[in-house]
Amino acid sequence: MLEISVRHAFAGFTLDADFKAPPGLTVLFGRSGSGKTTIVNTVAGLLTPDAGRISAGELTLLDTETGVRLKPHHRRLGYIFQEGRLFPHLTVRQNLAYGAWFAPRDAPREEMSRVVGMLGIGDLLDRRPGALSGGEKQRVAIGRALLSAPRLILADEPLAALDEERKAEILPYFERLRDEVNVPILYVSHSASEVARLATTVVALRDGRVAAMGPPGEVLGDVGAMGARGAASVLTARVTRHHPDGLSELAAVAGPLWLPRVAAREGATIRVRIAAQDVILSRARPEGLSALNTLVGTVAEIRPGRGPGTMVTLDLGGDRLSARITRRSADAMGLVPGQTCHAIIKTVAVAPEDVGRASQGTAE
Ligand SMILES: Nc1ncnc2c1ncn2[C@@H]1O[C@H](COP(=O)(O)OP(=O)(O)OP(=O)(O)O)[C@@H](O)[C@H]1O
Repeated sequence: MLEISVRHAFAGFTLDADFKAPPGLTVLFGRSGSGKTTIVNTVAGLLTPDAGRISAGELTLLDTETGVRLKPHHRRLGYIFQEGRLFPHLTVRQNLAYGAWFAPRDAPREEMSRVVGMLGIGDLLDRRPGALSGGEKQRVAIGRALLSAPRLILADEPLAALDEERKAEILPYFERLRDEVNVPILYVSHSASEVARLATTVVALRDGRVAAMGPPGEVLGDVGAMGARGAASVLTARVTRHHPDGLSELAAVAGPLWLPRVAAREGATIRVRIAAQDVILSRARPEGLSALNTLVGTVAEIRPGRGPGTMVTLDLGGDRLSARITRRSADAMGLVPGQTCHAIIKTVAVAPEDVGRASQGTAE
């Protein structure tokens, strides 16, 4: 468990954040200037906050009250930055070995061959970074961080410099890191899709404070933390079949779900992020619609916004799905909690980056 409690004032900005990150991948999520990097810098030991305490498991990294302030290189952290920051004059193999070189002898170590296999970089070992794509560089950077036997991995916007295609290439490796390696990860991002796909826990920051914290399904659905436009739901579903017309059929708790072909094998459990503004509601079972997905549930909550919109959350047999509709529609439909209601989701509204593998423990 990573426990962070820090207070720090810059001219015009105050950070005042407390949170506990359970094992897995914790995303620090927020707009530019919300304080994400400042928190990461305090964990890394690059910034000593005015006051605070940071501990990773049994070890106290910082405690301003008792004067504990572990030096950055004694913290045993693995870093993954926006740009890979590999050594250009070393081969991939040497870059990886550099990570392992600094690992303390008595620290639990990952096998080089296992890491190379997990990241699919076996064919790249003799190349230098100049001969790698952006995505390949990032895979090597993940490997180097992992081989340094870190107590904690810090990933600061590791996908921000990549185009959509490269992002899609790297995301599955972070999923594997989350599920197959027993090292907690603190991951900075301002992308809701990355949160939905990767996070075990989300800490949403706003103006230097924790606006919401919890599993991604809860935090992404929190209008206060996300804003009405950004609110979304995360459904868990199993891939039942890939169809020849380019669609994948999934089984969600509430029924079948059709998506553009997802990159997961049949039988795999995945997470799907569905933006609240892509969901339409109907009290009667709709017929003759072009949308393929109609899920039935009961109205759990109706939260009018300050403007013309209302957030309606349905309970779909345990999963929660939010729809952002107008207050006028909600009134015209006579929606009240407990009522049966149908949710319609356009298949093509779900983009590939919104679909990811479910972490172990949330499967089934
Ligand atoms: N050394 C510094 N001196 C003064 N102000 C600073 C310093 N470092 C950061 N700040 C201010 O603190 C606030 C938070 O910055 P921080 O970099 O933590 O945000 P962020 O959420 O990581 O943003 P981004 O996504 O753009 O990296 C900003 O208003 C920034 O200008």
